Amino acid sequence: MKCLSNEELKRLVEIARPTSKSGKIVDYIPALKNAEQNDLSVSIYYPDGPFYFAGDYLKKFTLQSISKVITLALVLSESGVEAVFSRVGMEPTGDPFNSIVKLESTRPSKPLNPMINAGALAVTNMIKGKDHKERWDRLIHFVRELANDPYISFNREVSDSEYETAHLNRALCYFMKQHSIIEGDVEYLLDVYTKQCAIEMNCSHLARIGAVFAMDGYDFTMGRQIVSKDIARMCKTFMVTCGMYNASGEFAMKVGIPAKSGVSGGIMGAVPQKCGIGIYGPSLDEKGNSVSGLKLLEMMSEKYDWSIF
Ligand SMILES: NC(=O)CC[C@H](N)C(=O)O
Repeated sequence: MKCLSNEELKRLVEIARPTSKSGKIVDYIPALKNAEQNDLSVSIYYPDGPFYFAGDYLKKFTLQSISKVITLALVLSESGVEAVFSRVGMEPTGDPFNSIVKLESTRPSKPLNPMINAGALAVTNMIKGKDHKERWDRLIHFVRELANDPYISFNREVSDSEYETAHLNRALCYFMKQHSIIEGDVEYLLDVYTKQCAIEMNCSHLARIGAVFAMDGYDFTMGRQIVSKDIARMCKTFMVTCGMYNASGEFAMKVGIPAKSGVSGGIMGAVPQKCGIGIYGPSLDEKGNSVSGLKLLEMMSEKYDWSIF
């Protein structure tokens, strides 16, 4: 925990904040367009210590792709490793997160990994439940457990906005349905997926969830194992190899921690056996990662010696 204090964190946030000028707010999901370009907040949670925070750390944002790690943990717990990896691969990709190209060229046809949209849609399709409502209930219940907050919910405006415009995700789904990677009604799947992406929380919630993964699935606050050690390990591995999309290699070099980003500008970090990190900075680089969030993580990782490599 060396040198870590709220004052220090605040200083790092103010150094990183100006970098947000070089990025762009996501606009393909209309409801996300109005985010504040210069927002930057962070929360760090050490299970055996206090929360550290800087910036407007209680401001809520939607998880977007960060939710993919959570759904993966749930589905691995419910259905087991074999069932999941018979439909989704384990390899990183150099293509953008919403790319369709590898779906056709990979043989047998299956999404490369669960952190790209195709893979995440296939994983969401595997959540257990008699219908899409029950699947959603299971997922949000699991998120509430991880965040230790029974009031976590989703932002209806954001989920509706994505649902109405998710033509590319629809195309991915129909392609996968043709190839028997997914089953059932595509519209119901998109209903659950867009709600999952619109789950709303603040940096401290996200830091808490990151800490559960960092501590091998164990929730220190409540004294219980939420995710098995093995599943927490698999999730962290995907976060390292695919968590920052096709910038995961550079991120491993510069920061070196398991992390997952989303196009809302959120980043969840899990520093093994140390802490969980939640960041929000909505200005994105061309690969869809928070510009100022990346800068902040780079500085923190160096200062606090977080790289796992
Ligand atoms: N990279 C992301 O955060 C993408 C999530 C977004 N909801 C989508 O499916 O396009």
